Amino acid sequence: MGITRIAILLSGSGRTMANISEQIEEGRLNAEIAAVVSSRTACKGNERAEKLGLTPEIIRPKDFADVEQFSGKIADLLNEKQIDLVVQAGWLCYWKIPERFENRVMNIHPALLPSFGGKGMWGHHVHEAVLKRGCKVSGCTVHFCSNEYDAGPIILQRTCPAFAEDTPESLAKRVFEQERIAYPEAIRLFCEDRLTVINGIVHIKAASQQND
Ligand SMILES: Nc1nc2c(c(=O)[nH]1)N[C@@H](CN(C=O)c1ccc(C(=O)N[C@@H](CCC(=O)O)C(=O)O)cc1)CN2
Ligand SMILES: NCC(=O)N[C@@H]1O[C@H](COP(=O)([O-])[O-])[C@@H](O)[C@H]1O
Repeated sequence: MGITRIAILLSGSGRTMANISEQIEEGRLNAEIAAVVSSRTACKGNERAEKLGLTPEIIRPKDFADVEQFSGKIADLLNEKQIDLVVQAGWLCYWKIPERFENRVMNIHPALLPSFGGKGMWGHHVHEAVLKRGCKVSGCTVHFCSNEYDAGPIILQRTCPAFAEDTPESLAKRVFEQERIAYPEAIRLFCEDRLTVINGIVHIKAASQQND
């Protein structure tokens, strides 16, 4: 496989994008960030993108009549930029994923799906819910996106402890350490063509089986 052309979708502070960009710069991912889409006119993620020499395309749901038109605008950009993989990096908007991008859109969720996912479950809301339930373990999930929030095929998960004494902030910090490892690993598997989805289950080829 050649260099994978990635589109980053973001709505927040852009740490996830920065982590992926670092991995590319260090030669650990055979990929390039070919487009950045932001759902906010002003956010730290936009500033981070500019610093990396990338110009974010602002695409906001409220500028479109409905979710179809909003999603269509994103799809047009992905086609125009010849994107191979879409990486949702703290992207907080629902969009309809075009058929061509089935199993080509990844998301990272800051909990162990299928628990603590769905509408309203993002950022600190997730960690608050995990602590309220008294979970002793949390972590992150990288999954392919379907057209149902947080319900697509799971690629990989990493765990960390959760403590009764945690605040949402202290837990978020521990989970994010795992996100920093998990997301590049999932993207690497995609770039190496080692992910296959059969009946909604992701199968990971061993490195030695790559050309089977
Ligand atoms: N087609 C898909 N779109 C999106 C998916 C997906 O799986 N399929 N995942 C979400 C990401 N997500 C968590 O991983 C998530 C993000 C945001 C929300 C949410 O409730 N958002 C609020 C708006 C928040 C804001 O703009 O400040 C809302 O919709 O009311 C839930 C889950 C991204 N898209
Ligand atoms: N449901 C999606 C969600 O909650 N995503 C979470 O938002 C943070 C993004 O940080 P960033 O904006 O600094 O990259 C990450 O913790 C990510 O898991």
